[in-house]
Amino acid sequence: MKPEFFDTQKQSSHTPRAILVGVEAQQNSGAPVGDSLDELAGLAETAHYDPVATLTQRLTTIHPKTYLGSGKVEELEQAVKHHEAEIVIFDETLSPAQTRNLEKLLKCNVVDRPWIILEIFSDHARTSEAKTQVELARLKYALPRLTRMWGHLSRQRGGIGMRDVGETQIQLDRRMIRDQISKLTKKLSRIHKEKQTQRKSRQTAYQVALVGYTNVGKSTLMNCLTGADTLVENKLFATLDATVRKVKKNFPYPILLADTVGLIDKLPHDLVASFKSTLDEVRNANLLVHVIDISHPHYRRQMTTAESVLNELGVHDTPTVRVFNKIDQLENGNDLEEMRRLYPDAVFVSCHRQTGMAELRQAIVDHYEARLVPYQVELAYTRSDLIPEIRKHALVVDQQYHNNAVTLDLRIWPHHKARLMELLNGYA
Ligand SMILES: Nc1nc2c(ncn2[C@@H]2O[C@H](COP(=O)(O)OP(=O)(O)OP(=O)(O)O)[C@@H](O)[C@H]2O)c(=O)[nH]1
Ligand SMILES: [Mg+2]
Repeated sequence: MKPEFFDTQKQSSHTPRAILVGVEAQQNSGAPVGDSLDELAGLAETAHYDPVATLTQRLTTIHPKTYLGSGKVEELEQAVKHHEAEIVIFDETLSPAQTRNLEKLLKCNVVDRPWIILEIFSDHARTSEAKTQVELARLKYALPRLTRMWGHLSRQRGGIGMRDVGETQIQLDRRMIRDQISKLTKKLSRIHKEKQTQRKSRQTAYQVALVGYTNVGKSTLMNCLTGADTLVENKLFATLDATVRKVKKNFPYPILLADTVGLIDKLPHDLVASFKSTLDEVRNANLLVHVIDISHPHYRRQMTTAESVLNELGVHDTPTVRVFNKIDQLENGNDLEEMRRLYPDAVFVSCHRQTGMAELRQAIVDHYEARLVPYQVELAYTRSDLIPEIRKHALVVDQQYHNNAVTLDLRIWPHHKARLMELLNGYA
């Protein structure tokens, strides 16, 4: 028997009416609650809910049992009735106990932002790795919340509302979920081993990772730079897998370019961690290209959120190029000039109009060349025919002929030294 929890695709075309709840905590240093709720509404729609109302509360302390104060819970209950809502979506992470208590009081399903993100991930996962990762994250999230999940997920079979599930049944399901977690964990570690082997073979190349908030245009930029056909969609979390491509065209040296999963505010840490492959691409990158959507009203916050997630990943030492995309959306030419003044090191592009691409390629090449190390090679004069071959592996900054030899002053990518030595020995 397979519990319906594993049924990740929603089978009903029904779009449940949802009430969104945001909290403005005093110590909240993040987004103003209104902005965050706008984003939550976008997430809810992407996850196929219909946000019909929002409710906010200013809170100095969080109520341990119900998150909100009792007056606000009553107000919420009225709103649920009034709007005939089937689900309440909190912008903050709720504990399993808070969720359970709120469901009892509100008599409808209660979920939080991480769950909505998980639903979207689950809808968008395509590869076996992404599917396994999302499923694992969903199961881990659901385990302590099993009673609710049963009710909540019953809508996936077309039914809505709470369902009475006996304690014994829950015990059984818990065990099944635990078994499934351990099965998926093993499967994932096999996939990761294969990936690791692939990654090792790429280690000598210069690796560039495209990173940034969701929907800023990372995949579009990947396509612009590589001529490839990665999925681009105007939706949140279109990309869940790291795609890596070797790019030679228009670059003096081949580079490896990786597209990665988008980042978002209040993304639960363990969810980030579950996207191991995509994050490995970020961790192993020699250069990060941080893409920002200049046309988004909250681009600054999106930029700082992405930077803080990257910091948490421990990649703050990796050189980074900031790329402001979608400049075609700026109505006023002065705005662009102002931005250039504010961010003199950034590159401004429009993937749609293909502007700024040469500048971006140059920025990538400049970063690469800045990391080359000096290296000297001496060749017999008769072997100067090797110089064009050497140029494929290194930058020749000077060549001096003397007696019967030629000395080349090179700048070389450290990993390429061994390959160059092999080449020269092969001709020795
Ligand atoms: N106006 C405009 N829209 C753009 C530009 N580049 C990308 N877009 C649009 O932005 C939306 C998101 O693009 P994606 O490339 O899927 O964004 P992403 O960063 O890969 O998104 P996720 O994979 O969801 O994190 C799509 O509708 C693109 O057509 C641009 O230069 N100008
Ligand atoms: Mg993408």
